[in-house]
Amino acid sequence: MTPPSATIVALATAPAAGAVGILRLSGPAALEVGRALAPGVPQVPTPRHAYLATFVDAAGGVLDEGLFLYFRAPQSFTGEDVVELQAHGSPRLLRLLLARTLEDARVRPALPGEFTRRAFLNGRIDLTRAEAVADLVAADSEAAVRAAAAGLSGALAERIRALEEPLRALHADLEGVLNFPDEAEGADEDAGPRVAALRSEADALRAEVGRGRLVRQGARVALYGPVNAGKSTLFNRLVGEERALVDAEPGTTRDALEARVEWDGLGVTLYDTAGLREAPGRVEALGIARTRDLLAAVDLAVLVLPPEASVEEAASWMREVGATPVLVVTGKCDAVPATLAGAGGGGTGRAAATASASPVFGTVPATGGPAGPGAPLPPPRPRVSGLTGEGVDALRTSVLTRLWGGGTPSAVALVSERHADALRRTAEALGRAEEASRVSTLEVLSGEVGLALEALGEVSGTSVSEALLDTLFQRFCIGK
Ligand SMILES: Nc1nc2c(c(=O)[nH]1)N(C=O)[C@@H](CNc1ccc(C(=O)N[C@@H](CCC(=O)O)C(=O)O)cc1)CN2
Ligand SMILES: Nc1nc2c(ncn2[C@@H]2O[C@H](COP(=O)(O)OP(=O)(O)OP(=O)(O)O)[C@@H](O)[C@H]2O)c(=O)[nH]1
Ligand SMILES: [Mg+2]
Repeated sequence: MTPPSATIVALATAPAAGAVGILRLSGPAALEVGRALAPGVPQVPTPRHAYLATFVDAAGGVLDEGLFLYFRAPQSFTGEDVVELQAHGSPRLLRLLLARTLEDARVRPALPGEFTRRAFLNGRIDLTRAEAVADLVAADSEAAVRAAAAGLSGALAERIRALEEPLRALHADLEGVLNFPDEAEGADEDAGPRVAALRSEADALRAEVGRGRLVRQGARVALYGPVNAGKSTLFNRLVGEERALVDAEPGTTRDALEARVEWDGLGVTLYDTAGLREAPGRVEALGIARTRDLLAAVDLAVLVLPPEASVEEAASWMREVGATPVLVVTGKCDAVPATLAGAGGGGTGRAAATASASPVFGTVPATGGPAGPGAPLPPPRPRVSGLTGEGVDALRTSVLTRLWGGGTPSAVALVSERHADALRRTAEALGRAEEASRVSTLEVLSGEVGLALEALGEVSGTSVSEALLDTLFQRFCIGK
């Protein structure tokens, strides 16, 4: 017998003045304790009915008029009896109501995430959906909201289940053959291909962690390039405000500036950086060092070049960023006639034969032209002008395509680092199982499949430790 769980209480709304503030109780004493504060409510209230009630202090003095809601176990968010007092949103009033519930020895304050943890422990939601609750609360872009909402309705849970069930069936088959070799004969025959298929599915799911991170945290995109190329002007144009200082003096931007924008629902943190050049002044050099650190950390670097920059210069600037992907654009395109400035904006472009030896105005044609065989041409460089706004929408689209590829950000499965780690261990165990199916015994094969199942259970929550749950729910807020 497990002891009856404590009844927990917390404010379900932010501790700030607002139209409505909610005090939520969950556990066996919820109804009794809730009714002590709202004595007008019937002894056996109709579940899910909103009662207009008077909330009172211990002496019967009126504290507020509000709504009383009762959810009868197990038909509640937590699976336990739940009572909500929906009061006026006065933080002081809500503290009075909270203190009153805590006078009952059966009630204690809820830990962070404890309501959701109970929902999980009582089998109302699996672990991926519990985590989606936290993702939704933390979401700060439309894509993050939509992806978390999909997770809440079980999108990731479904994909995990589609992996976990066949894996469990395979494990059962293998154990069957091991334990009852006569009855289960042949059940292990296609174990190799079954393992391989499951492994590639685990790998596919794991590969979504990058997209999950982009949606959850937003993408980081930095503008960089030589001094005076027009980065700050373009930054201001992209952000839609005069955020960065602009001046004809090269070396104007010293500290990196950042601004948060939302493009097609995806959160993007945009950085303007100090222009790079040889022999800068002392303070400027500090700015340049920061630019380099930042460039190594972002998801995409947009290299803004002056119209006269050559292919060689572009290539050398591209080497500045290490492994970060680079999108190259030609800035200040309004200052150069389009015919001269190449094909990027749909212009005609110049013959490529001369392009590699002399400055390239904008781009070289991607196809055709008299370039020698085997000389790969760089793709056309999009042309933009921060001053006039020309090419800026197209740049936004290119940035999103480079970050995202196809598909919609809101449809992504929010695979977290934690999920990816468990999926990696799943795939590794399956890799060893595949090997074992060829060269080893059935015991070893089945053992590895069992390990894969266990690692996967950390995602769905079918095999999790208390310690893991502690870490997971700590990131929730109190009252969630
Ligand atoms: N006032 C209020 N609003 C809220 C919550 C809450 O607890 N209180 N929620 C809390 O986070 C979310 C709603 N989540 C909920 C999820 C399940 C159930 C529930 O009663 N489930 C039952 C019955 C299902 C049904 O009738 O279809 C169940 O699962 O058995 C209630 C709220 C968001 N809005
Ligand atoms: N014609 C034209 N001039 C521009 C454009 N963008 C910037 N400029 C001018 O070029 C000069 C430098 O612009 P900034 O935006 O400060 O350039 P930056 O790359 O941020 O320069 P640093 O911060 O010094 O590296 C200013 O005089 C701008 O007015 C553009 O699109 N077209
Ligand atoms: Mg600048």
